[in-house]
Amino acid sequence: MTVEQIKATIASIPDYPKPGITFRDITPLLQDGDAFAASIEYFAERYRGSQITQIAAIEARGFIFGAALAKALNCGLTLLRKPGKLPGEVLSQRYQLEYGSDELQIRADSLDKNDHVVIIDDLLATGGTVAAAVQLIEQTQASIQEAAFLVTLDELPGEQKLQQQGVACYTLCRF
Ligand SMILES: O=P(O)(O)OC[C@H]1O[C@H](OP(=O)(O)OP(=O)(O)O)[C@H](O)[C@@H]1O
Ligand SMILES: Nc1ncnc2[nH]cnc12
Repeated sequence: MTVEQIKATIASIPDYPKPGITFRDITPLLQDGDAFAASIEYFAERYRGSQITQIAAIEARGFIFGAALAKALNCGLTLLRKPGKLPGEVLSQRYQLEYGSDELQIRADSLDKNDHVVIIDDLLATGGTVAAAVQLIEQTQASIQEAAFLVTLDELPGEQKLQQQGVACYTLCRF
């Protein structure tokens, strides 16, 4: 399956969840077994044979792709979660969203300087979410290989924001 065919399974919903926002809906992609499997295989091909120890996945939609990719690569899965979901000592980072603000947390002991991490999320918009993820992972001393997304919204500054943080970016589908 080509990237264009995968992209064609993503729906565009105008004015959701607020007027002026075009929501890129990945649920039809997930319901298409061939498209879901192919998207994971594109990510896996890119990282197979590299020194990655952990896939760091962002709640919630990032977990879907992160879990499947970690399984495909036989490496660990580190969860970046919304507040109040992780036990023990956590590191926290607040961030702005395209439509609101939120906070991400990581377990303080989940990564260390020996880890080589790929961050994964379903979608890059303003870059606020992944910027918070980068800040959290940097605090653990782990190294970040790159951040990977199923979708990047080209009209928003997510890629520039990642570039400013010195983190490379890989995207399957662009809108
Ligand atoms: O680049 P940004 O502007 O930060 O936006 C991208 C983030 O927004 C969405 O998550 P959302 O917070 O809606 O949560 P969900 O995955 O739990 O639906 C998406 O899954 C990304 O994580
Ligand atoms: N336009 C959008 N579509 C889907 N998910 C999003 N997360 C942030 N912006 C989004």
